[in-house]
Amino acid sequence: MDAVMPQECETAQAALGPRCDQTPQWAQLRAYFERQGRQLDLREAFASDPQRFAHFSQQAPEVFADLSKNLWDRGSERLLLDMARACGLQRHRDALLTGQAVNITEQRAALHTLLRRPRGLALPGDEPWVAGALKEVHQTLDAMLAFAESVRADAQITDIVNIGIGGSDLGPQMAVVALEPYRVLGKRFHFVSNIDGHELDRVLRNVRPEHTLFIVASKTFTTLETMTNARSARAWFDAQGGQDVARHFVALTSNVAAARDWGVTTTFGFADWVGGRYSLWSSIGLSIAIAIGDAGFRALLAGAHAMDEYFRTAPLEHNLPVRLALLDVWYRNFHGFGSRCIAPYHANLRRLPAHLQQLEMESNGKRVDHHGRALPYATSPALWGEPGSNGQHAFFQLLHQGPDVLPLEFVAVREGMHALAGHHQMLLANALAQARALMQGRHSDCGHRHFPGNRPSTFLLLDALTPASLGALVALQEHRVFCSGSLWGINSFDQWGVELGKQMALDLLPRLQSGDVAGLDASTAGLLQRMR
Ligand SMILES: O=P(O)(O)OC[C@H]1O[C@H](O)[C@H](O)[C@@H](O)[C@@H]1O
Repeated sequence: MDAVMPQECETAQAALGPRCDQTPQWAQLRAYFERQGRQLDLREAFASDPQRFAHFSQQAPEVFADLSKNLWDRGSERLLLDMARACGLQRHRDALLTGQAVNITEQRAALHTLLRRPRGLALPGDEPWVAGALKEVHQTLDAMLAFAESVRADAQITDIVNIGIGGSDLGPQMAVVALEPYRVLGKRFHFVSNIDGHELDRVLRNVRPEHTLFIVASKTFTTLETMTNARSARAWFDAQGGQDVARHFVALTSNVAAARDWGVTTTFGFADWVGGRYSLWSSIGLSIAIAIGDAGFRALLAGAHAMDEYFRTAPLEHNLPVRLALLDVWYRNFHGFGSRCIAPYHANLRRLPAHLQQLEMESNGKRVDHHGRALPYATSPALWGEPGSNGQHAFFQLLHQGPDVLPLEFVAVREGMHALAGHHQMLLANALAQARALMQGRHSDCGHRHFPGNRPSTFLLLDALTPASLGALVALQEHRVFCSGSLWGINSFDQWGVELGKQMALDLLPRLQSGDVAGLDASTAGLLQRMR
């Protein structure tokens, strides 16, 4: 595919620097890794550098981060920083934040940070259209929050059903679950995403039309799963004698015309420069706004904005999203680690791994650079995880004693928000113990009792899980993903990889009825015949 590129594949290149492997630092990093990176021992590193924790830990808005238990040292960090500078990371960051068309395959900006920018705030270098777009953002936000407040005050509405998938589901769901203690009383929240009717059916069996608000959340308003679920919800509503569709169905979309055609009169829009996985800050966040109200939603945005400003202004060497991304590149391309485990030590963050999976893997699961050329190195790790302490009793065995090294990312919260004695301290002690045990290990002459140790982890610590700290935490992860994608020279803002399967599903659907297997491979044909 490298030799002759069809014209429609040509993408205008944003003002970017060289790809990471085209910088002089790439070869230096390779040599450094062979010389002293590969065999770095964390226990020795701490013993020989009393300042290691101070150097590799830092406070960012709302998030304290300890990166010291990772398999790197000041030398590798310095080279990685130099590489980032040589790649033009700062320029690319500024292009992102000021509305340049960084999503070059779709020729548009990725300006989710505008959704959390305070009214009227201009950044140096803003594209000319940005000031107008910010006005519209605030108009929609005000209208969406006023609507959310009216729903909160409406005692008749007891159930909110968000119908959406991918970014129109994961972010809102993660936040509504995370902010449970801040939620309005007397309302239940349901998230229906799967095309599998079992999911919608379970919800419909537990709600009444007159007490339910259905939110149809879809940027494109064409997604098969969402439109199918929305149609079924609407049919159920009518069949149950539901009255006043306008009051019980609302749409969140950038395709407002399609939503109107579908029959929804209340719609809240957002622009096409908001990617699905970055859309929880837009009207897609309506379920969050109903849950935590105007003040709560604005605090969520403010927390994210604080992280945006910090990302924009902090020097690279103290810039947490940048440092996390440097580590991600170091791990993926030099150590060769293929995955990252997310371990939120907070039950309310149980949907965080799912949200981060889409954020990281849909953004950076790419194999070509900005010119469509195949990359000679790996990109996004596979993300996975479960809340601690549950994970300890399931897969931590592999983390401690398996033959592979899998970096772990702890997310812990200093203050609990319940009155049950002792639990929160035990939870924190477990998080600390796991990070320490993974690093320290424990020698035994008896093979199965031996813990090799030297297993890396990052530790993120919030003071409390609030709308603001959640906003900052998620924005931190967004920027980290942007930075690693930037170094890898890929477009983190498209997702062409999800298209092929969608098209094939449309082809196979009628074949399941007709039994026509012409042109199919033998396996698909055989399975299809069994399914009929
Ligand atoms: O919001 P929608 O247009 O319905 O899209 C929902 C989701 O489906 C797509 O296939 C993409 O993979 C996701 O990035 C997107 O968030």
